[in-house]
Amino acid sequence: TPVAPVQNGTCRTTKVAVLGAGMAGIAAAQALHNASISDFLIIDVNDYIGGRVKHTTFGKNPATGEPFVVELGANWIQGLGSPGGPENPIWTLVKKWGVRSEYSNFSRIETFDENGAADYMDQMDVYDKSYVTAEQDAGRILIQNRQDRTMRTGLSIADWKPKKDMKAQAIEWWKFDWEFAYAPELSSQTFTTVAYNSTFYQFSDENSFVIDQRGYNYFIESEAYTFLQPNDPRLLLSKNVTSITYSPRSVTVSLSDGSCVTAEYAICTFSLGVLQNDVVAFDPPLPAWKQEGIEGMEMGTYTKIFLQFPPAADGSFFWEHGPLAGTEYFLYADPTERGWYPVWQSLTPPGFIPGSGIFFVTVVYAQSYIVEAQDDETTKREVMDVLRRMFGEGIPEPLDFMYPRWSLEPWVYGSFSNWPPGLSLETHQNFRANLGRLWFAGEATSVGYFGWVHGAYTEGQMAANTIAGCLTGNSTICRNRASYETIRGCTTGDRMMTPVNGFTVDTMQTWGYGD
Ligand SMILES: Cc1cc2nc3c(=O)[nH]c(=O)nc-3n(C[C@H](O)[C@H](O)[C@H](O)COP(=O)(O)OP(=O)(O)OC[C@H]3O[C@@H](n4cnc5c(N)ncnc54)[C@H](O)[C@@H]3O)c2cc1C
Repeated sequence: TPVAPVQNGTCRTTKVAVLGAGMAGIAAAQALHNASISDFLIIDVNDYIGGRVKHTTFGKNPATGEPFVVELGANWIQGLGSPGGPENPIWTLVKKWGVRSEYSNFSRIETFDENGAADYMDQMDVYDKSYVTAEQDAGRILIQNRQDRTMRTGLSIADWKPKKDMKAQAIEWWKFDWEFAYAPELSSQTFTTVAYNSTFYQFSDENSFVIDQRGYNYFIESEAYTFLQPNDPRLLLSKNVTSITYSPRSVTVSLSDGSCVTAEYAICTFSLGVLQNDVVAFDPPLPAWKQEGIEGMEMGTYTKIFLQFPPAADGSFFWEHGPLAGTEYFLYADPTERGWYPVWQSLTPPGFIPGSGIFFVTVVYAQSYIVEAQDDETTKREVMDVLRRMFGEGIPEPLDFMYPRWSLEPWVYGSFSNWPPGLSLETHQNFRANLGRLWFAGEATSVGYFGWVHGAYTEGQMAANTIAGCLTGNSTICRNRASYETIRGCTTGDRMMTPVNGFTVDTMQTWGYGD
């Protein structure tokens, strides 16, 4: 259903405009529906429900001639739940809709270097031991309101010092970068620990990998259609939001097709990448404290590069031979570059998609920016070179090759957020805070679950529940979120910038160069 064009200054009106039909947007709309608010519109530039929970077709099933479905974005349900304990709400929904997934067994891993198989698994235990110390320290830092530091500092203090040992670096990448899409030196010790604990200790340390050929977003779509009708006029797909005008009384959203929507409230679930890249114009311009919040959090990139290989004469694939049979993960330590095509994943073990011949490798951060900027052929040459180092010259050429460009997609500009060192809770709250009737939700606004689908889900729900409280006149629920005009650090001028602390020069002096 087309949105009415702006005529004589009038826009289509609704009570709540839900901006984005990803996990946060659908969870928000459902919460409104559950609060008996049916007057809402969900607007998304893409033509499907699910946002970053996105799949595509790849390769060809030799048995049927049909392509396989692989997940470009979110793939795991992370931290499932334990009997009697809280359950990850995404796990609950995935089970409800029968989305097929398989438990990831991270101990089915083999390690490699540039000369082939190389056992450096002993480093895993060393890392794990130090990580326990670092996470306990993180708790102390948080509780005692001490200064945050990088996870690198935390790990070093806990005696994990991989330095020039590329095998230890590979282990660290597998343990840390692969989860957060950033290296330890670019991550907050306290808040990455908060996220890790909230997910893997609160729910469980298990992860289930979605292989459903209907796609991971099947559960989001199915959940959406429990409160939407087929062809529901409240779902506006393929609609690009270009500007948002907000005030204490209403929010007006302009779309690129010239139409507009005026709402009593709006929930913006656009990714941190979208907000940081000024894809949407805000009127009035965002206040300084809000910008600090948006720019304070980091948007990471995580790129899965898919290959499909032909089987050998006996039907097996080259990564299944001999002792490698049943291996799920293959870790590569490059001799010179940390994070160079490090984690390889097989989709052929029992329970996944046996016979598919699909093997994929993940890169993050700087390597993601490089591969996403370069052409397929260059990347294919590089990954094949690594595979030959790992498995020998005799391996076949892939039948198919494909990867997405998350960092370049204007509807997301990245993959998921990460908490950098030194970002205080207050600065993050500024990102999360509402601006009058305009609210913000999505994975990146979550303190406990940033980066994950369950973070998007809980944030969407929370924002909508508050707005529902406002619309139904519940003053206990209807509360503005906290924001902070001035963010305070730990170093206070009067107390600490003294000669005894090494401040022999007044760094506030301008020596005549300015005010
Ligand atoms: C490669 C990758 C791997 C991941 N792996 C996992 C994983 O294994 N497990 C896990 O839990 N999480 C994972 N995640 C993270 C997870 O996908 C996200 O946390 C979650 O899906 C975010 O949901 P959201 O609703 O906050 O944002 P989105 O899904 O980004 O939803 C926002 C919506 O807003 C729309 N939009 C943006 N700009 C505009 C505009 N101008 N006009 C109109 N619409 C607009 C977008 O199209 C999008 O649909 C992964 C993500 C990626 C990319």
